[in-house]
Amino acid sequence: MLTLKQINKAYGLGEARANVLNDINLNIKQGELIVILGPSGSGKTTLLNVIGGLEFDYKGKYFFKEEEINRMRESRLIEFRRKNIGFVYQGYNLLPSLTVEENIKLGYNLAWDKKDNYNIDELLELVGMKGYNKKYPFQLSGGEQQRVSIARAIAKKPNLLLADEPTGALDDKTSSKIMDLIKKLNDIGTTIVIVTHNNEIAKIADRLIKMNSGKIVDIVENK
Ligand SMILES: Nc1ncnc2c1ncn2[C@@H]1O[C@H](COP(=O)(O)OP(=O)(O)OP(=O)(O)O)[C@@H](O)[C@H]1O
Repeated sequence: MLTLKQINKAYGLGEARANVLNDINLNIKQGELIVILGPSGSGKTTLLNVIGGLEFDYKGKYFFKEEEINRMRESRLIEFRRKNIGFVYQGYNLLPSLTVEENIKLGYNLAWDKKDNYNIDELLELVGMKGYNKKYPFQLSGGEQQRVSIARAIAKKPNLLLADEPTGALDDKTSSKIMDLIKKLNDIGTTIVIVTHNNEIAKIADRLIKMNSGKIVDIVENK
């Protein structure tokens, strides 16, 4: 589905310039569940942002299906993201003044091709939040809010779901339920890349990408 070739990314100017990604080479296949592990500052989020089309100032080649993403200007990157990518973050990022249903509809409205969307009740059932349509985020636990944010991310059936520390703010029990949901989404065909510090999450991955100091230092296949 996607190929990264010799990706290099640096921040800062002059002597303060530091490499954040060093010669990253990676292939991700359709249907894979990939976990990126590594210490703080090792470049995990930056790599996820390259994959998600949020970065445009880097060296190297990035192919997603037939498209050469590294050559795209910002307007085309927006189109690429809308068409292909769903994002989930540690902080849920739900709008507090909107209901669960309205928050999820934002995911539909940002969709590129709206023909093949889930309907709202299907989605809520899929993420284990049936009947919560009219609730507001403040009425939900952290785990429930994360389910809603996952529903919003997958509403448009993205080709790729990216999650940055999706369980970072959750206790162990709630984290493991979110992991079950992510596993279920992968089982129905969603390609997923997760950045995390959580070793438990690593167990459900098809492949573990281990990073350190901006480099991929190991790739482990889980059989
Ligand atoms: N916009 C930016 N400007 C300057 N430096 C940045 C920027 N974004 C990230 N960095 C630096 O790049 C390095 C890698 O950051 P990144 O967020 O990718 O690491 P990470 O592995 O995701 O870390 P964490 O687990 O703490 O989130 C860090 O040293 C960080 O300070």
